[in-house]
Amino acid sequence: MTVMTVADVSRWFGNVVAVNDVTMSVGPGITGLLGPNGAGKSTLINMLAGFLPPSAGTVTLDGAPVWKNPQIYRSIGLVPEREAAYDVLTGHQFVVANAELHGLPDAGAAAQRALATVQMEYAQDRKIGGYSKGMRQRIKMASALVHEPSVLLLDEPFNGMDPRQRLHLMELLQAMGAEGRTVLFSSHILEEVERLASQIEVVVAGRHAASGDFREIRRLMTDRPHRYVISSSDDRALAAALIADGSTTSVSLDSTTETLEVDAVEFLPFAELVPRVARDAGIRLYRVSPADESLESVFSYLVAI
Ligand SMILES: Nc1ncnc2c1ncn2[C@@H]1O[C@H](COP(=O)(O)OP(=O)(O)OP(=O)(O)O)[C@@H](O)[C@H]1O
Repeated sequence: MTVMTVADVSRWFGNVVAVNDVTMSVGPGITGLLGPNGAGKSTLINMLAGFLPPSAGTVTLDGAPVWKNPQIYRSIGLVPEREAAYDVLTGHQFVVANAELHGLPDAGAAAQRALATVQMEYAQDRKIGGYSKGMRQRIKMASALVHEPSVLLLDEPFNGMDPRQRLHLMELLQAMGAEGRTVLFSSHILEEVERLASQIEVVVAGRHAASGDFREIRRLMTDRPHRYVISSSDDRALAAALIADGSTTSVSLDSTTETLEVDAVEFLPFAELVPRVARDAGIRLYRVSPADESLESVFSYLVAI
């Protein structure tokens, strides 16, 4: 099992504190590293990949420090955010060059395997300069996978991709996660994180703001109202009964959609309240669903802290 651990890590550039005392660990499966622009995601990923030393704290892979440890680099593949200027090389040459840098005994065969994994064989003899954004992403992925690392780190891999390319990359990452690799990708595109990641790490302004399943994170924030959409056989009567209880802060009736929007103080008491109130008043519930449990709203709550 491959676990990357960041312990009390800070990184500063002059006066700028990019990463501020972060502790987290990332294990097998897919983890989403979520945060707004400038939150410190790239800095964290570069430290995880061994490209950048922490100013304080340690980054380890299965207990071994990552910085200046070439042995460890064999276990890590990095797909950087920026486009490397290798436009004059063909995809095949680029992946072979990376295989050779890793000192693989049969660089050609390793490159071919990696190109097949990302389905880029058809374009491998074309120059990277003529590739689309999605193809560039895939060729970077092939070069990151050429030495079959157990850890794959991707910095904003979905940037600039069209929906078809996104879907393809998602499938690829899902396959990597299912194989038991440790996959960490950063994103500020929340939908991808929500769809892909089993585990989420949130960084805001260099600090580790939250960790875990996003619904759990949402529920932990009990000091903020949770909004639900409810429809029932008698919305007015239900609204009156709900607002009478202390666990509800506001109820509004939308007559066009025939639904109630209800703000609850805490998840658990509210989840218990709704069916009880409906049963007591003889009201049939048609729908009770969270209105704001998308990752986007979780994220905006966390950023507001
Ligand atoms: N080499 C550097 N020199 C100076 N400041 C830097 C350097 N690298 C990062 N920073 C600063 O550190 C902070 C975090 O940057 P980082 O690129 O890690 O964030 P990010 O979350 O990846 O953002 P984005 O999504 O925009 O890439 C920013 O304020 C950035 O300006």
